[in-house]
Amino acid sequence: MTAILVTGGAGYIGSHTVRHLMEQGHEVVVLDNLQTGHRGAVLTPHFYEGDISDAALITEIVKKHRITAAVHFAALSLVGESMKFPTKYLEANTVKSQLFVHALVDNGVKQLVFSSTAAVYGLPTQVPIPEDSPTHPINPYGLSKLFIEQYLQMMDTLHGLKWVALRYFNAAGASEDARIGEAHDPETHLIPLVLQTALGQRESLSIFGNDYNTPDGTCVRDYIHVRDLADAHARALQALENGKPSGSYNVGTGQGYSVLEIVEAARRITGREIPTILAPRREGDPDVLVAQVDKIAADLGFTAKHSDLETLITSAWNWHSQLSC
Ligand SMILES: NC(=O)c1ccc[n+]([C@@H]2O[C@H](COP(=O)([O-])OP(=O)(O)OC[C@H]3O[C@@H](n4cnc5c(N)ncnc54)[C@H](O)[C@@H]3O)[C@@H](O)[C@H]2O)c1
Ligand SMILES: O=c1ccn([C@@H]2O[C@H](COP(=O)(O)OP(=O)(O)O[C@H]3O[C@H](CO)[C@H](O)[C@H](O)[C@H]3O)[C@@H](O)[C@H]2O)c(=O)[nH]1
Repeated sequence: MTAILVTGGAGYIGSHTVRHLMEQGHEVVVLDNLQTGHRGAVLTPHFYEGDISDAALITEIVKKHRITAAVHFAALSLVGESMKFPTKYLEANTVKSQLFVHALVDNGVKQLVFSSTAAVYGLPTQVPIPEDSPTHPINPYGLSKLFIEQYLQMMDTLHGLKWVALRYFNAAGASEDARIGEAHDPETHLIPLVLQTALGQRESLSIFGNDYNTPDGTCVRDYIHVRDLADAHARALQALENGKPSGSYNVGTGQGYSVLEIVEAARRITGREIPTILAPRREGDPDVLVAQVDKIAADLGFTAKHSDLETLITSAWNWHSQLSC
């Protein structure tokens, strides 16, 4: 039996994707160094604790499990931290990913799905953002991912590596059974912070700026459920298996919500007070990031099915409230 290698499978999006691929009947092997991931979130028995830059370990895993394709989530992904420590991000995400891709190609693995990000676009010139928009990242995190997208294209030319880069917009939500959810420490993402405030674990939620060029002045984002993200990865793997060409795709819903709309929806769904305070703008936040989603619908048959605000916030709330029991 052949298997799929998932790096970062102990992390938030990775663990949901591992579960989905296993439900589809794939054998899944996880490689994760647990620097931000959780051993308990790894739902396959095939787990290796190690680093993506360890070529000897990749060779061992590929041979032992007859790996034919990989999904590469492992990365550092805090935009703010990347502004302070750019070298750390380029080393962790770009240099190490490059070593990982080489180890795959050296061992004959020619199909790869890569976690990219809406941060590759920087300040968008057009919203909803199509994939052929200019890519001018405004933070080292976005740059570290864009380098790898370009490197993958080079590896296609040189070695016939077929790849799909999925440019996620804002990942959110938890599994339907509340088994796995977003467990980052420190947490910086809006929806978990809103829900921790609803639970009384934080005194208030800071709203980073209300003078953006949006209807209510707060930033607008395109929130996509992790279950939908998992589906997008499975479709990307299938497309590669079917011989589709390499390329980059947005993964979003095409619908944006402001920070205030998220807070209001969370108040309604949780029935809790969620105190907010106005705080200064956070460096590097564009006004609006919303995906154009036609390309992924046409090529991969993907549309988001679980990303309406109700499902998204309810699933995250069920997971967060269970943790606090
Ligand atoms: N969360 C979002 O909204 C979002 C948006 C766009 C893109 N992304 C990208 O999606 C991917 C997953 O994000 P996430 O939110 O699940 O992050 P996460 O931190 O929960 O998961 C990342 C996982 O990778 C592991 N890891 C990191 N460096 C490693 C290394 N060198 N070797 C082995 N394992 C390593 C971590 O231990 C962790 O389990 C990342 O590449 C991130 O940049 C996330
Ligand atoms: O306490 C908070 C936290 C966030 N926000 C606001 O909420 C919005 C969403 O912020 P998140 O931190 O949840 O998400 P980002 O849009 O900053 O980041 C996401 O999208 C980026 C692409 O632009 C990267 O891919 C990144 O990894 C991914 O988490 C932003 O306008 C932010 O300013 C607040 O007002 N208060």
